Amino acid sequence: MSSLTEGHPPIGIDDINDESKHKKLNTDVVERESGEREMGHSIHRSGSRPQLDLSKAAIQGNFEEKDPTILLPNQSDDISHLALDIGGSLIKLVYFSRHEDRSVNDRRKKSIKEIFGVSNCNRRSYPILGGRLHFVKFETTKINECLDFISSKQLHRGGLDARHWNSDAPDNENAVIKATGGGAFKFADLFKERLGVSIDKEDEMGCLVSGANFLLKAIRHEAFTHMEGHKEFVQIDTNDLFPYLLVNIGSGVSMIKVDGDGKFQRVSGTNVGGGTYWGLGKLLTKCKSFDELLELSQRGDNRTIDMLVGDIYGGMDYSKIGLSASTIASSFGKAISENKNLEDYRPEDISLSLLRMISYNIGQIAYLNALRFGLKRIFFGGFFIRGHAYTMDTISFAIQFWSKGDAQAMFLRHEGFLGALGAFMSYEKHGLDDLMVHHLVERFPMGAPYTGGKIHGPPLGDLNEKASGEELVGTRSSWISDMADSNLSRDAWVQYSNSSNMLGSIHCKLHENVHQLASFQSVGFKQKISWMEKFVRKGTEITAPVPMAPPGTTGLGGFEVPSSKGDTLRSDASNLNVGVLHLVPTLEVFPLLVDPKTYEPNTIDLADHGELEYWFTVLSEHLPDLVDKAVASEGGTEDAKRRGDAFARAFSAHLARLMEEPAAYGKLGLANLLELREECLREFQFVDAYRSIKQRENEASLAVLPDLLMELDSMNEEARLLTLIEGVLAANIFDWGSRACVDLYHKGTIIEIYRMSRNKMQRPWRVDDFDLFKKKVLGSGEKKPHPHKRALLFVDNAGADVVLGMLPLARELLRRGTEVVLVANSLPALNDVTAMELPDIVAEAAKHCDILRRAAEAGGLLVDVMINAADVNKENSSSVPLMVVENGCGSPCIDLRQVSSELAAAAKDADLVILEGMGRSLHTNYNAQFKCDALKLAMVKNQRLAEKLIKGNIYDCVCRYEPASSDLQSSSLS
Ligand SMILES: CC(C)(COP(=O)(O)O)[C@@H](O)C(=O)NCCC(=O)O
Ligand SMILES: [Mn+2]
Repeated sequence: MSSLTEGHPPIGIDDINDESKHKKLNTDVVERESGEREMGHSIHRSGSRPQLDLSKAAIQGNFEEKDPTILLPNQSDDISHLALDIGGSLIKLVYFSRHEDRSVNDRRKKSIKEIFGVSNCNRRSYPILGGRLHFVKFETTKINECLDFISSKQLHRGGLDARHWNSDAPDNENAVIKATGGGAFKFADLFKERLGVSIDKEDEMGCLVSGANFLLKAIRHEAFTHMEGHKEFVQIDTNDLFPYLLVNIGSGVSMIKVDGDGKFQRVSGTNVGGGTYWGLGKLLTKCKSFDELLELSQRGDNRTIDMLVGDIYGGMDYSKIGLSASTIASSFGKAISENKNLEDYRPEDISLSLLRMISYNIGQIAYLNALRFGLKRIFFGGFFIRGHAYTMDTISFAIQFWSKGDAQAMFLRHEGFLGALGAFMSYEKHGLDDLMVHHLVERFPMGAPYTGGKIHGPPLGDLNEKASGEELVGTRSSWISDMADSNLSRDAWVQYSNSSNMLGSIHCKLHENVHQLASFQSVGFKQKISWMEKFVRKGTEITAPVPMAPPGTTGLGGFEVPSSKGDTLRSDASNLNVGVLHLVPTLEVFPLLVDPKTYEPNTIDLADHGELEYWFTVLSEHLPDLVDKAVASEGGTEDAKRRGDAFARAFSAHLARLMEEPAAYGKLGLANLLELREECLREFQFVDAYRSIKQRENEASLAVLPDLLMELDSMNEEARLLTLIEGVLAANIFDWGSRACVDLYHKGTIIEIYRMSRNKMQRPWRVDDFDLFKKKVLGSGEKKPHPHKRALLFVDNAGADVVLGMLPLARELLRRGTEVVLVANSLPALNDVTAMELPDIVAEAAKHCDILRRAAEAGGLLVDVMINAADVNKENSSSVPLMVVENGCGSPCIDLRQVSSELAAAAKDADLVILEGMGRSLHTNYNAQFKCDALKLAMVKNQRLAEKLIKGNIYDCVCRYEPASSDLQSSSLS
């Protein structure tokens, strides 16, 4: 039993055993978290994103300049993009940056829009603007650095990033920034003086509430429980959110009953709060900081000072009223009877006793208020909590104790930013009220120093610092503080240093870089360096031995924590857990999911530590090869090598961080890890690591395609369908993400491997629903079924996989009268084919095949030979079209809760979904249920997954067919 019981809350409430007074408090479905996803890169998501009004755009100044200023005279949106919460200790900033739109004039997209009637992607057709919400903190004592930061990014100028887009925009004399917190009053003059802006003060409590409402409605895994060091995300049904109790523990405590947006009432509070803990703690322990006091408590034993029930009852429980011997009867009560002075007590014990006294008291009052108003949920936030695992555990324990397990305390990942977010929400035109969960994707960039840490530091030169690749270096002191503030812990780096076998060589290279870069450091302010260099240098510097618990900080480990309190307690979690929120208003939920609410994309649960360790090892081992490919894809230049090293460090550090705390970035599944890797590559400007491999394999496969089509055409339809499915499964072997497959590629040419793989296709496959699928497509006996109206084929890898596998299958469906939509990635991921690449591949294939040619023309894919997609559609009205849509993803897996609007539009008339490949049909979506017929096809290229998922072996195949639920009903009736 947890030793937390040693710290049972005090007795003293009469109705402690009165069950009737304990309403059941529910938390909704509790799950372990999954990460979020996004399309961080503007390039390919651009088309499905609102656009700036570029009409009459003109370059200003020197055309030769690298990033010249562009004037957008017709850009009229007035998006306010900075709000502040200025507290006594920390300043919290929330700011919005707009995506730079780099949409290419993609003709495929035009025809898709015409065919599916997808609204023209004009930004004004969406209620909100695509962009990013950034969360940044500064210490209030360093307010000048905060002002520098705002000024360098021109965040106070409102509207667009004026400096970047419209440097001619006059400084707005009447500019106003929304702010809350005491500092909004205290520093108003300073803001006016330094930035020329007025502060519009917003009510603190109102801000807290609207911040919390926004987060709980818009972010999937925002709320979590925290018990004995274990974090679990709670899925809140947004339709059933209100009413709830928000307990804000600052210096004092406010308890707010929230009934809706803008509807709230402070129902209670207590003057015994965070200030009491810190104030009394300071007097009693001589601690210098709040964090130090908390740290002490983690090593404390409150039994030396608290009077327990057992102390009164001779070590016995007081079982008659249900109190165990370990329950605290009286906080600090032992001090009365013992003949000791303050110095005779350990500061650690005093701190723990105090923490428990105050947390339990708050927990008790909160719970009683929840009972009083019949509230189902209690969320805790405020400075006192700020992500400290140990504090959360203590509060959770109190709530559990008082509610007898009926209620659970819940916490919010962004709780430190409630006020700032609320202030942001108070601008009139933000449009965030319309935001839905599927519009938001959270990313955890590595190179950007301002991503939610306890940040202060040098000003960056540009909102798009990474895109433009340059930033200003601040003073040496701020540089050093910045170093400690990336969204990675130092320990994560140290773990990486100790664990990675690549590290030796990387270190050497990095040390060379550091010497080269040393001059930057001495040059100091205003020297321009790239953020990447800074990152590389940062990574290197912190591989030097660092103390496990640097003095004066909360530290990340190295404490002797009583085992009963859980040994994975982190006291600084929230500082590292807040990423950048990408607002992508064009994302939609895939309309063919039976139940989006219960849909869980990940098949593998990384909450299982064994799984976590296995997949982390697989990904770490794959890293050297991936770095080689990535560097080669950028021409093997010195710059590419340096970026490759930095990428390896960054990704390994993410892994180390997640190994330490799997839920650090939200709920974690394998899909999230695989996507994180792709995102990390993009962050280090590797656009397409497998580009040349994909090209080579496409060419080789296209060369043999005519022979394959001839072979297929010589078969009867039954044999042909089987051969086609075999072909898809066999060609799925071309997967550069699988260690085993990559080893195979050294042993033969593409075509040799493909032939070998096809020859091995023996039924029954490990999962084999082929006969069912065949019956649906070909019918049985005389009865010929209606063809499917439209099939969505989620394609996987480039090369043989798509050319010799999925395209011939598409051709068969087209020939049977089914419209085919090839659904491909928006962004490159491993060797997956992208939606941008597919039209060329189809055009090449169409040269050898009339069916494909006519269908591709009808689908607007052979754009070179047509003038207007609508005309072509009329001409080819006899042909069913073959189309290509992007899925909105840049990962080997797919989360169907967030797909592109063109895919969602294409899905509306679809009655067949075919998911291909391990990533899309096994790692994710293996258990997904669709409203229409669904076929999941993959070769399992990993021994462990084969054993776990299908009780088989590596290279076994899956052909899983699930008819639409209505079909299931009719067949069971017949
Ligand atoms: C990354 C992948 C999901 C890609 O598979 P695909 O979707 O292309 O079939 C798969 O190769 C994978 O799970 N690889 C990691 C495991 C391994 O190397 O065995
Ligand atoms: Mn793939």
